[in-house]
Amino acid sequence: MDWLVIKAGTFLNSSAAVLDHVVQSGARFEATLSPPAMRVVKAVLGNDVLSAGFFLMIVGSFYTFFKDLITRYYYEVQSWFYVSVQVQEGDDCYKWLSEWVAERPLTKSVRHLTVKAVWDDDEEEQGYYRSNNDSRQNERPRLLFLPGMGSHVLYHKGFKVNVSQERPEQAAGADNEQSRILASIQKKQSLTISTFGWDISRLKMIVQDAMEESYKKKEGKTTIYTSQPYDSYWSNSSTRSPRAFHSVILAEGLKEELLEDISTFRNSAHWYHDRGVPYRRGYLLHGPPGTGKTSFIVALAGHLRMSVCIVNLGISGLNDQQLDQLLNNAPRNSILLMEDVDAALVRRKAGKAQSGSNNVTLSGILNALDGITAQEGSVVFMTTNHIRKLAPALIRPGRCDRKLVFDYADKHQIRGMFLKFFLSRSSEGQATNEPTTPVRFRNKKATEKSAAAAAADSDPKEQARKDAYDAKIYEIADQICEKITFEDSVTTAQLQGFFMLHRDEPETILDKVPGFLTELAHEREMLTEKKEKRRQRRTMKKAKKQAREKKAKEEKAARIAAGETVESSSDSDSDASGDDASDSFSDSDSEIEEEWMKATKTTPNTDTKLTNSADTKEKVNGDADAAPAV
Ligand SMILES: Nc1ncnc2c1ncn2[C@@H]1O[C@H](COP(=O)(O)OP(=O)(O)OP(=O)(O)O)[C@@H](O)[C@H]1O
Repeated sequence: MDWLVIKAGTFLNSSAAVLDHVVQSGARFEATLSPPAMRVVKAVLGNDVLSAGFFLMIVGSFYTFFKDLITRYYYEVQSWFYVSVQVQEGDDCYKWLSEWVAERPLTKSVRHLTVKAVWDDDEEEQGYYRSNNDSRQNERPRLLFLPGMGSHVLYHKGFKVNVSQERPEQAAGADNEQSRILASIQKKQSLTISTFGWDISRLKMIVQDAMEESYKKKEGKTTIYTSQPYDSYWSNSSTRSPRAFHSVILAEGLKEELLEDISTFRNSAHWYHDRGVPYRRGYLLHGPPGTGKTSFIVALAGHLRMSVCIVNLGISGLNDQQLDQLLNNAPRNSILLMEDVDAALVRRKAGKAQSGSNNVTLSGILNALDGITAQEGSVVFMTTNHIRKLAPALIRPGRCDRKLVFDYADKHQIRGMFLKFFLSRSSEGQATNEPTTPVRFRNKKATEKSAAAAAADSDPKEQARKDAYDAKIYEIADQICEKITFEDSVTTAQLQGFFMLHRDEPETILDKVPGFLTELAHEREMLTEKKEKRRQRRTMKKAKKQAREKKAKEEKAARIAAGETVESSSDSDSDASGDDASDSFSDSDSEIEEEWMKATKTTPNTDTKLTNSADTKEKVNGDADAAPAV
């Protein structure tokens, strides 16, 4: 009480002193004013409207002054009592902590939210189940509400945790490519977690818990990382059930040998270090679209319990620096997959990509590949449909240690694909009525159904029925292999489509084969026609250009002969350069082809062993770009 009285007394004393000071200052201020100035002040104070305005102005100034003061010192004062940890987007910790925040129940303090629709078990690859499963119509995503930008409070293990999410203002004037890229780097969000007191062990525990929770969720799953245009970090990730390794059907022995190769590599760190060889391994998978290149890599990652980081070099908004950062900052234990490597290089040849712009260049890709130093034991896969368009430098040993062709389906694959879709038991010996149904589709009904199937399986009668059915399926498989051959140039994806279409009627499938092959042949014919037209258009354009140049040269020569002064740059020159980009496709193709032929003659590690080389040959069909046997 005494303390309160003393404080009140002190407050009154100091207030009186301040007022006295103000009065004295007022008197001094009045004395300094000249008589006309004094008359203006008195006129203002004598006018109700003007003095009210004057008063509001003073109040406004005080308000702004104190607001600034409070905001400036609030965080400083708060920081005396709190400990905090800050993470930035792009770092693994950021992902763990944002997931951790999202999992905590929201408190009343959270008023601004962001919402995400989450499908709990993403299995894109198994789309064929999705389309035929009626119950999926009723499926809904889980709505995940997250605290939005700003500060929020949540509780963890009984103590209060402050969460603050911030995104810096984007740099103004981001009107060109460079500044847009710069702005995208600067606009990284940050997340700050703070707790009351000076004990940092709680913060450490939160980060540790967040990390453990994140790893636990990914256990037994395959995480696929991708990046957004203009981002130099792996901004997107999705976790899905691993694709069964046996569900990808490749040429005989190819899958097993590749698996062995990677496993040996992953166990050879010492061998590489002892010999001073960079510890990384590169693979190029090439062949027509739909032969299982991507599916194999995803299944392989699942099998080896690795993640996959996919970078599409063809997308706009990715330049050399970003590619370099992406490759160097790939999450540990992941396979780097560069899809369609030829796409970026065609652009380069067309003269559209320059270093520093929003496209990658060949030298950018080479530097990025050579510079992967952050991750020891990197496994890099490149895929392409057009190996002839790749520069030899890209696929030389050291950058690309194995080149494997994923060709049209051979006998082994046709049989394997058919059995995969129609056998009542998978090669693993499980019942396959709903064989590879991933966990996400195993809703209550499906689980009951598979339990019923398991019960039926133990019934001898049912067993005998299945045996008879499977024997029939093996028979049909042999006949299918007579009807569809490697020479028909059918991809495994096309076989998948065909078998799926008739999956309830395996016995009628043999009759449908001729129609299927005719349809494919027709499709190829149309493609060849289109390609031929394109080629003709290019030839015509080139001929026109050459004629124009010839004419211009002749005119120039005539003018010189007539004694006229001729300027060095002519219209036709600029015309020619204008056409260059479009023409360079045909020029560059043959140029690259030549380079490639040279390279295959001299490259010792060109991989012929693992390809179905007995079957592989150059095809005269619609896809003139189909990869040659390597
Ligand atoms: N060898 C295969 N075994 C099993 N499924 C396959 C195989 N090849 C293709 N498929 C199926 O076909 C579809 C497309 O395959 P995928 O994307 O892996 O082909 P790709 O060779 O990577 O094609 P692209 O060159 O166009 O990227 C997938 O649904 C996949 O399940």
